[in-house]
Amino acid sequence: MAELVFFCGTMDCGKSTLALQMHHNHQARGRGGVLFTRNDRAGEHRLSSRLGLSVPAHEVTDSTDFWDEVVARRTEGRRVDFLICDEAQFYSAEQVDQLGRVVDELGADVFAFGITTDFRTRLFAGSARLLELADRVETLQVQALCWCGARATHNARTVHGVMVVEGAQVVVGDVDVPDEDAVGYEVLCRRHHRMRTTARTSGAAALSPQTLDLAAGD
Ligand SMILES: Nc1ncnc2c1ncn2[C@@H]1O[C@H](COP(=O)(O)OP(=O)(O)O)[C@@H](O)[C@H]1O
Ligand SMILES: Cc1cn([C@H]2C[C@H](O)[C@@H](COP(=O)(O)O)O2)c(=O)[nH]c1=O
Repeated sequence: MAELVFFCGTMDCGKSTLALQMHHNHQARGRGGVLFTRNDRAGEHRLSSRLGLSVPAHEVTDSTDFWDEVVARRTEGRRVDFLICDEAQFYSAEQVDQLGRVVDELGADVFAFGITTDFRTRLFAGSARLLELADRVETLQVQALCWCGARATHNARTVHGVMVVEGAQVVVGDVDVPDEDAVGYEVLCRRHHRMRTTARTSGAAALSPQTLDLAAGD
């Protein structure tokens, strides 16, 4: 039975690596797959992993219709047994509905990969719909870590290492950016996301708010 599976986690936890591995493993067993992504850091029509692999992929745009994509290929006699859908947080809710229909009515597996929440801890539209519709939601096992060593659960946007909470929801970017690159991202545990404490600002904050919290009995 075909499945819609959503593999999720913070930025930098290995989602694109897993997407490429799954594509490789299924293709190696003779299954036909199609790679889709949207706004990959490596540029349009690429699906890239920080482990170094970058492959051609179909770029999802506002006008992409996944039902039409699969039907068109099958009409030409090409196998479509599964879809790999990276950066799925950027897909529209309607496109995720199409993915569900591809699974149910065309019998193709859909393996979607993405972050659930943005830099303000709000769900992306594509991720929200995937959480609502997926047969399975898998949280990646390789844990990204906050600077404090705790499991990172949230994505922070930074400007010169300082967390910001205003701005457009979509700004393509990376973690561990050099300081001269103003906008970057950092994964944090919830506590440090709430306190807006990044690696850069942690030294300054360590002595004051936490000490005050304890004294207040919070
Ligand atoms: N130099 C490296 N050596 C080993 N592993 C690395 C290295 N650089 C990145 N990684 C691994 O790659 C992961 C990021 O993979 P990637 O697929 O790009 O993440 P995502 O798609 O979730 O943002 C990191 O969590 C880390 O485990
Ligand atoms: C938190 C957050 C992230 N983004 C962007 C930044 C990256 O280009 C991607 C995530 O890619 P990854 O492979 O999971 O590292 O999403 C964004 O546009 N808005 C945000 O709030």
